[in-house]
Amino acid sequence: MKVTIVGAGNVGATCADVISYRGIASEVVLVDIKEGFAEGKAMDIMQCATTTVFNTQLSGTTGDYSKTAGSDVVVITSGIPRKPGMTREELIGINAGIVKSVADNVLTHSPNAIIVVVSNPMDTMTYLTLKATGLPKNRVIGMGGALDSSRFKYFLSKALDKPANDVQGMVIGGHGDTTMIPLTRLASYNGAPVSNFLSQEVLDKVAADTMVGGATLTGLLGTSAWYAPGASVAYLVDSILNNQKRMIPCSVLLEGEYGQEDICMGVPCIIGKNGIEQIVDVQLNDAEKAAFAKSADAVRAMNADLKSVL
Ligand SMILES: NC(=O)c1ccc[n+]([C@@H]2O[C@H](COP(=O)([O-])OP(=O)(O)OC[C@H]3O[C@@H](n4cnc5c(N)ncnc54)[C@H](O)[C@@H]3O)[C@@H](O)[C@H]2O)c1
Ligand SMILES: O=C(O)C[C@H](O)C(=O)O
Repeated sequence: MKVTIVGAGNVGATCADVISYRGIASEVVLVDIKEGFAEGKAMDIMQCATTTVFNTQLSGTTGDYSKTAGSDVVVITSGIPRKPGMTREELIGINAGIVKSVADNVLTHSPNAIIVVVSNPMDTMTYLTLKATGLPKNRVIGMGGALDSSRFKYFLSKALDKPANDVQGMVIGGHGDTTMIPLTRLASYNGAPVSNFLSQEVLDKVAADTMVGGATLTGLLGTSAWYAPGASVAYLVDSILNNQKRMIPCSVLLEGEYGQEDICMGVPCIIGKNGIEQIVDVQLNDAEKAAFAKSADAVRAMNADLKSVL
């Protein structure tokens, strides 16, 4: 199985690294616009093959998309990240043009690929990719919910003082500081509701910390995060390539689901060899429905800025 990752920067290279050492794909091609950068990252990762022990073949190219031909999955991480104090939405002006041209290039050589969109503002970039390419909705998947959910479980595990892998939970809605919806009502510690162990005040703090999880890391690092983002993309790609049918919150075109039309937003999806195989209705309560509608209003307002690109 072949994966192309466009953008060999922090997230793209980390994703390539995780895909390789976990043996998720047999071949990974990194593409970047910066001369020699993708080639260098691919060589560096390949030189881990005998120490972390993997057989995935990695290569890099400066913009030669013919090398990506026949990819099963293409991950788009190309574009700029935010700096401290910025929102993801402020990246749209530069990233929209990059994402659109990259999507065109990859499809020319891999017409059957499933596209995973990572560049921010991710929900709007997913919508742009879907509209610009005309691909069916199952083949355009925005990655954000997997990452936000892993942060949610991290903060829950800290509050519970229990291992993160014993915690279940998900974040839906937009992938934005104010548009994410951590579903605390449905989160559990090995099946027992977390509200059995944590006060509402603590749960509210966990939700708030989750929503600004990316901004907090951007403040600490000076650029946005990459380890958990790269690993979250690899987790999603694994479910596609190995047909695992995991339920992962992903940004996908909604056509009436969750009360929304003509918008890409995070909802729980079954992810398998066909990409988005099913959208799962988790039966939101009235407050969660209201939060989802408000989140959709914000994402839709951002999508309106695509007029000049689409
Ligand atoms: N959806 C998510 O959960 C999530 C998580 C983390 C980061 N992101 C987003 O992912 C993007 C990348 O973040 P990063 O930290 O890896 O940034 P980065 O600057 O480290 O890497 C981006 C790379 O894209 C390359 N690039 C730019 N234009 C290109 C083009 N036309 N073709 C090929 N490559 C091109 C750059 O040269 C650079 O190497 C940002 O937009 C960031 O906001 C999203
Ligand atoms: O925070 C960012 O800008 C990058 C990414 O969306 C994240 O959540 O880490």
